[in-house]
Amino acid sequence: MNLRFTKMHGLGNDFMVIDGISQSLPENGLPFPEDEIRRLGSRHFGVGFDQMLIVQPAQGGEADFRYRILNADGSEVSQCGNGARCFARFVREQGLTDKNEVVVETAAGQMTLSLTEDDQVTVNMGAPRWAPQDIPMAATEEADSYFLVSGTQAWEVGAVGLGNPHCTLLVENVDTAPVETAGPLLESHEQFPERVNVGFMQVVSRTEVRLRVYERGAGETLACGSGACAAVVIGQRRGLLDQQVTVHLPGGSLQIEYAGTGGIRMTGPASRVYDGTIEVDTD
Ligand SMILES: N[C@H](CCC[C@H](N)C(=O)O)C(=O)O
Repeated sequence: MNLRFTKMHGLGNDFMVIDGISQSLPENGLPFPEDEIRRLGSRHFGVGFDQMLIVQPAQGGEADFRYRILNADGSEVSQCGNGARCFARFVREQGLTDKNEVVVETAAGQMTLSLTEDDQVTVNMGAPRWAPQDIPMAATEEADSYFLVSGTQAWEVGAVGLGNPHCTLLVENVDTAPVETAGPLLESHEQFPERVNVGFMQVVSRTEVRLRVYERGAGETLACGSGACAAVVIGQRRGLLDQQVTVHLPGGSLQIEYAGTGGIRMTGPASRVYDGTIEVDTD
């Protein structure tokens, strides 16, 4: 089939956004076979993306849309913060809604996305989930930090669920953090039954951090919205950060706000790059 898509990014975390409302997608569970998703995600053989985002009609309740998220390795996940900002801009600009505030449902629950005047988007990412079974993580009880051992190495991490699993390490300097080595080791660590997104956080002050993220199913990305939220609440839990924190990622900065109750609020840009069409294999 010939598929229309829009390439977008949130601070360089890039997405292939597909309108599954105005164009009919195969209904075989996933819109395309996993190997076709991986081809489309390839920066040499396809469109190239960190995640594919699919806009679908809501399945009931007060949500306006359903939001499906597929990593570049073809795995389907339930949360994507930078993607949510792009989603909000996409449905508005596609004319799929005339609202500036939309509710989207994912497999992990609902989120509220708000387009602001200064062309930014604020996402209520929901409350952090600390219980191991909600991360998910194979720990016996909730803790401020966990020691993960792999071979002769051990890392102290915070871990939290945001609809997707995150662990965050504190480092002196993100520029020299062992992202390429510890990232893949921790991403597939046995303590995380569904794998995990791995953040490397340098605390600059109580209101400012630097962060790099090795994402589950995508590798290191230029930005990770849910990873920024995870790093802030893990830093707050350690007593290191205030309620409002600027998170500096390689692709740019996000504003994260969490007052200890309710949802974590993330604000940042959403950019449209180009519209395209591509022939896809749906068998
Ligand atoms: N880039 C996304 C995170 C994608 C998470 C995905 N890698 C996973 O497996 O959970 C974000 O901005 O939140």
